[in-house]
Amino acid sequence: MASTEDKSLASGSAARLSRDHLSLSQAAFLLDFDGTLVDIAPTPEAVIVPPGLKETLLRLREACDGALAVITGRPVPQIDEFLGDIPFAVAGEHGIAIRHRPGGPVERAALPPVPTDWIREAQDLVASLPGTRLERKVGGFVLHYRAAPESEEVLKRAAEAWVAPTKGTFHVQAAKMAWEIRPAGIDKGYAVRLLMENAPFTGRKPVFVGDDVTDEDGVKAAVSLGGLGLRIPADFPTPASFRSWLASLVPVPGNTSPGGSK
Ligand SMILES: O=P(O)(O)OC[C@H]1O[C@H](O[C@H]2O[C@H](CO)[C@@H](O)[C@H](O)[C@H]2O)[C@H](O)[C@@H](O)[C@@H]1O
Repeated sequence: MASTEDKSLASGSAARLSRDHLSLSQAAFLLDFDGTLVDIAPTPEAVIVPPGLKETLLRLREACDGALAVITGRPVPQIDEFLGDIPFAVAGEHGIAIRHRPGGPVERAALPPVPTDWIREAQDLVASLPGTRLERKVGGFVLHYRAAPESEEVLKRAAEAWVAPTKGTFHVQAAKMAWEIRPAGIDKGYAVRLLMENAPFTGRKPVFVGDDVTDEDGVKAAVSLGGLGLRIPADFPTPASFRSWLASLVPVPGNTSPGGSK
């Protein structure tokens, strides 16, 4: 997968990336969740796992000897709620919390806690801005404005005012209709590299797929490890087209319909 041809595929359309290009027995899949495996929804809780996705992921995990991980900004337990034990590993909170194997412990990076006065102020702020909301995580928090786009700037200014005095210990991450405040130093590229050091991922070629700014670190890490970094919408126009591609990699035996999934 590190051939010249594959490097060109990493930046081009993924339509050509068929089973022939990807040797599943040598690949490890490291997949973003929101906006990649599932469509973006009005709120984090409203996300729907589409019919057939779990079955596709199960077949994929089997085809690559377990080397299937979800790398997400969400906390690990939320991925468990959506996908159960289908991913072999889950990296949550952009890599701050990683569970390397089913039933294993969630290992958390040692990072400074978010100051409690920021949380208090964030609660007051979202209470004063209808349509905005605060999402708490162990390692940080998110200010969502999908239902109140007019509040984008005021939320950004507040977030930047909190982190500025920390001189880089914390940073503000642009997300989809949201600002995320979290400690610096850990990103999805770190998660890709760490997961790839352990079985069943180690020795395989990482295939990372994501849709957001925070996924760029994962894309770069996968390419630097000799694998593929693919993006929505550059390589797949929509999460649905990405899901169809995944299904085409692991067709249901006997099913000849496009994508091969029932
Ligand atoms: O790394 P990801 O798996 O892509 O997660 C990124 C963030 O996703 C969630 O927020 C985003 O998706 C929501 C549901 O579609 C949407 O309503 C929201 O506007 C988006 O920002 C999640 O809430 C965050 O914790 C994740 O960091």
